[in-house]
Amino acid sequence: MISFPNAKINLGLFITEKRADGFHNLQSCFYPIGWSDALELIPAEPFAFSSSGLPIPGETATNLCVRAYELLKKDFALPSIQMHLHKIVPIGAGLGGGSADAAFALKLINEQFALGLSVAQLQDYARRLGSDCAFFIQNKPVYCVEKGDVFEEIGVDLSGYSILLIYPNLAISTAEAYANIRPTKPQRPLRDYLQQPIKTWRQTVRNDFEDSLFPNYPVLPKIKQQLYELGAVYASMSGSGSTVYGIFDAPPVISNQFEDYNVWQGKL
Ligand SMILES: C[C@@](CO)(OP(=O)(O)O)[C@H](O)COP(=O)(O)OP(=O)(O)OC[C@H]1O[C@@H](n2ccc(N)nc2=O)[C@H](O)[C@@H]1O
Ligand SMILES: Nc1ncnc2c1ncn2[C@@H]1O[C@H](COP(=O)(O)OP(=O)(O)O)[C@@H](O)[C@H]1O
Repeated sequence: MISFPNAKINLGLFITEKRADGFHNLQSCFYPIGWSDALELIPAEPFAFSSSGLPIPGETATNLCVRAYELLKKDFALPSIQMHLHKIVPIGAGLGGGSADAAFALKLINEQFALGLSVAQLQDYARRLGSDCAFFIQNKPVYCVEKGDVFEEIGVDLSGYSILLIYPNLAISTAEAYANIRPTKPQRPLRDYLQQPIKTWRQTVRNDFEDSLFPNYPVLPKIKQQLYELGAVYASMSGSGSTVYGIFDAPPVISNQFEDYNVWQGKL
């Protein structure tokens, strides 16, 4: 059985307060995009996990696909499996690629072995693997609050727009990004701004990680400016970085300005 774990972008990201458990409360909108890995699972012995494509840091046992299998194995008598991940989505990029792999592994195992887990149950398992992991169970645009793992409906529909993502080959760890943040209560909830036309977002829909990361990584504001120069209706860093994306009315024509970077272009 094969599936294609896709990345997400954050439309806005307000970090509103530090919680008693050390994590942060946030407001954001997660939006799925087409940049994807490929994950294959077959029932086979002995257990094995392999990967190709982009190198993934860490031991096999720490890979989120393996952790997803181990998590379900605690509760179900699962047969042995072999998994292969072809990694395409950049790592430490603010695109949730690792979380997507974990969520899709949970869904594949649920299907392959007919475990009968509901969406809510799969989301509960996913939350234990990462704050943004539960989003990828349903994989549709949502407004998220608290640790980024509590979802509300939001009628944001960007279908028809084009997107250009630039990953400047710079991995920023999520923990590093949060360590430098000063949480602020917004004047109005992010939801209010996202419900206005996209052309207003440039003034209102901010990613709070930009303030803390842009001064240390000048390549990031430079790319954002280049995206606006190319005609983006809205441009932003995604999540805790370092990918910067632009949303366009029509696919932009790019020459060689991003040739040193990992670039993905597609439809929303
Ligand atoms: C910033 C966001 C926003 O979309 O996405 P990414 O940039 O990773 O895609 C998420 O909050 C990332 O979620 P995720 O990548 O799952 O983070 P986790 O593995 O749960 O946590 C990594 C570390 O980030 C910090 N952390 C994470 C989430 C949160 N709400 N508050 C935090 O302070 C904690 O220090 C934690 O130890
Ligand atoms: N299957 C996987 N793909 C990517 N990263 C993984 C995976 N499994 C574990 N990781 C770990 O997760 C971290 C990056 O997570 P990722 O979701 O790519 O970044 P981000 O949270 O910035 O979107 C890295 O520390 C990496 O070692």
